Amino acid sequence: MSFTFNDLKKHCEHNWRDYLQHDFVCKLGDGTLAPDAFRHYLKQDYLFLIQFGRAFALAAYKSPTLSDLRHAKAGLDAIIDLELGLHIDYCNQWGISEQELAALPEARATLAYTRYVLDTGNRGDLLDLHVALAPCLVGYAEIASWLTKQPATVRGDANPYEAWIAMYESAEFQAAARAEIAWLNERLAEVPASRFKQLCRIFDDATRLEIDFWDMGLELRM
Ligand SMILES: Cc1ncc(CO)c(N)n1
Repeated sequence: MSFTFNDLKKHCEHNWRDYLQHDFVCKLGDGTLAPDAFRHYLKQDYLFLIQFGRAFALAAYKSPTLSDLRHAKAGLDAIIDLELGLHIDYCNQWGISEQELAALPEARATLAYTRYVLDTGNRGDLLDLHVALAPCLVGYAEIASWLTKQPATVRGDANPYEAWIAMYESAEFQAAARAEIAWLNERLAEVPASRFKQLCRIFDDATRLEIDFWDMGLELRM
C-alpha cells in the first residue's frame, strides 16, 4: 500500500471541505464579508504567519539532507518574503499600522493552531511537521482555486477582497503548495499503514484548527 497526499485529504474529507468552503471563504469570494471580521482576521493572521515562519525554521533545523533543507527554506521564504511582506502592505491599506500589529495579543484560535504545529514538529519528525503545515499552504492554494471556479465569486475592483484572492492564486504561492504536495507524496509513498494513521490524525487536527481560525475571524473572537 502506497499513500499519497490525496489519501490524507480523503481521510478527513468532511473537515477538509468545511475548511475550504467555510462561510468566511464564501463571503470573501462574493465580497459580502463584514470589513471588521476581515480586519480581525488580518491582524490575527499576521501573528499566525510569524509563528508559521518559526515552524518552517524548525523544519529547516530538522532537515537531515540538503534537499530537505532547501525545501524548508523555500517554505520559509514563501511565508516571510512573499506572504508577510504583502500582508503588512495589505494591513496598511485596511487601516492597520505596523505598530498596531506589533502590539496585538494573540487570539485563542491563533495560539491553539500555531502552538499545535510547533509542538507536533518538536515531538515528532520532519514528516509529522510537514503534515501539520500542509493544511495551511495547500489549503489556501486550494481555496483560491476553488473560489476562482465559483459562479458567486466576484472578481476585480467590485470585490474589496480581490487582492486576498489574487495573493493565494499567484503563481508563487501555487508553486509553493505544489512543492509541498510533491515533497509529501515522496515520503508518504514509503510509510506503513500504522504510521499513515498517525499522520491522518495530525492532518485532521490541523484542518480543524484552520476551521476555528475562520470562525474566530467571523465572530471577532479573541
Ligand atoms: C490561518 C492561515 N492558514 C494558512 C495560511 C496560508 O499561509 C494563512 N496565511 N493563514
